[in-house]
Amino acid sequence: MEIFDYDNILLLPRKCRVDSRAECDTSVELGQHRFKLPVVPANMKTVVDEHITEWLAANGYFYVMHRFDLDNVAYAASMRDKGLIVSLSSGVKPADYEVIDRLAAEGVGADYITIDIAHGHADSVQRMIAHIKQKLPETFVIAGNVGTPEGVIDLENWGADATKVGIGPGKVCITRLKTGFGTGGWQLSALKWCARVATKPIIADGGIRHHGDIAKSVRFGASMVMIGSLFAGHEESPGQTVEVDGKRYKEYYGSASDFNKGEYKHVEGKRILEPVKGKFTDTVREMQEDLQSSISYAGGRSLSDLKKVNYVILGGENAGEHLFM
Ligand SMILES: NC(=O)C1=CN([C@@H]2O[C@H](COP(=O)(O)OP(=O)(O)OC[C@H]3O[C@@H](n4cnc5c(N)ncnc54)[C@H](OP(=O)(O)O)[C@@H]3O)[C@@H](O)[C@H]2O)C=CC1
Ligand SMILES: Nc1nc2c(ncn2[C@@H]2O[C@H](COP(=O)(O)O)[C@@H](O)[C@H]2O)c(=O)[nH]1
Repeated sequence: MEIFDYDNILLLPRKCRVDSRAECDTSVELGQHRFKLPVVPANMKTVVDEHITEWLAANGYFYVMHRFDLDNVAYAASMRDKGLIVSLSSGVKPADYEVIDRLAAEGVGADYITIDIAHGHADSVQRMIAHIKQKLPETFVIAGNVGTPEGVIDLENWGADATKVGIGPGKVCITRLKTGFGTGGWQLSALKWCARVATKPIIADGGIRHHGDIAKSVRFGASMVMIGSLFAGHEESPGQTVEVDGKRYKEYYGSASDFNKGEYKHVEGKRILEPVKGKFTDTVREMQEDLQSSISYAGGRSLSDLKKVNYVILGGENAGEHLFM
C-alpha cells in the first residue's frame, strides 16, 4: 500500500474548461440537503458555538454542534425556532441515550446526528446507531471515528449514513503518542484505503493544514472534510483569547484533553494557541474561492471533477507519478 499524506502529494492540472473560477461549483449534497462547501468545522468547544453554528446554518453551510456542557435538546429547539437545520453530536453513554429519547418525545428531532467517539469501531456505536434509527428514523447518522476499511464497512452495515475517518491526525491530538495507534502522518492514504470500500459518504477528519488539502481529500474519496485548527483562531472563535508578547492568540484544545474533560483521565488531547487571524466568515469565503480554483485546475466545473485528476507523490519510497488510482 502507498503511504502518503497531505504534505507530500500534489495534484496534476488538466486543461481548463471555465473562463472564470466563479463558474466552479463547490457545493455538495449530504443527506437531504445541499451545502455550499464540502467542509464542516470540527464539533469542538473551541471551534464552534451557538453563534457560529447559527451563522453556518443560516448561510448554507453544514455544521455539527459539539456535545460538551450543552443542553442538546434546548439547542436543537432554538435552531428549529429559527427554521434552521439541526445537526448535533452524540456520545454513547446513558446521558446520550436520554438526549435521543427527549428529542423524539418532545418532537424536536434532528436532521443530522454525529456519533463521535475516540474508537468508533465499537459495539457501543452499533447500539447507538440502532437506537437513533429506532427513535428518530428520519435522522441522517454520521458515525466514527474509524481508520480502516473494516471500520467503514461495519459502521455502514450497522446503519450509519456516513462515516468519519481519522484516528489521531488532529493538530491537538496525542493519541498516536499515548497509544501507538492511528492514521496521523498518513491520513490521506488511510482515506484512500477506506474510500475504496465505502458505499456511503466519508467525512475525512483531521490533519487539514492548508486550503488545498480540501481538494486533496476530495481527490482521495472524501465527500466532506472536518477541520478544527484552521477554524480555531478567529475573532469569533469560542476559545479564550490569550495575549503573549503583545500578540493575540485563541486557545484550541482537544475534546479528549484535560481542558475539555475537566480531569486528567484517559487524556488523548492537548491545548495549543492559534494566532488570531481575522474573521471566521472571511476564512470560509477564502476557502470557497480556493476550492473553486482547485476545481478549475482539475479542468472541471464541480467537485466530482477533482476525483479524476492524476497526482504525484513527492519524496520518500513511494515517490512517483500516478496516472490512475
Ligand atoms: N479522532 C480522534 O483521533 C480522537 C477524537 N477524540 C474526540 O474526543 C472526544 C471524546 O472522545 P471519547 O473519550 O471517546 O468520548 P466520550 O468521553 O463520550 O466516551 C465515549 C465512550 O467510549 C468509551 N471509550 C473511549 N475510548 C475508548 C476506547 N479506546 N476503547 C473502548 N472504549 C472507549 C468511553 O469509556 P471509558 O472512558 O471508560 O473508556 C466512553 O464510555 C470525542 O469528540 C472524540 O471524537 C478523542 C480521541 C481520539
Ligand atoms: N486524538 C484526539 N483527536 C481529537 C481531539 N479533539 C479533537 N480531535 C480530532 O481532531 C480533529 C480536528 O483536527 P485538526 O487537525 O483539523 O485540528 C477533530 O475533528 C477530531 O476528530 C483529542 O482530544 N484527541
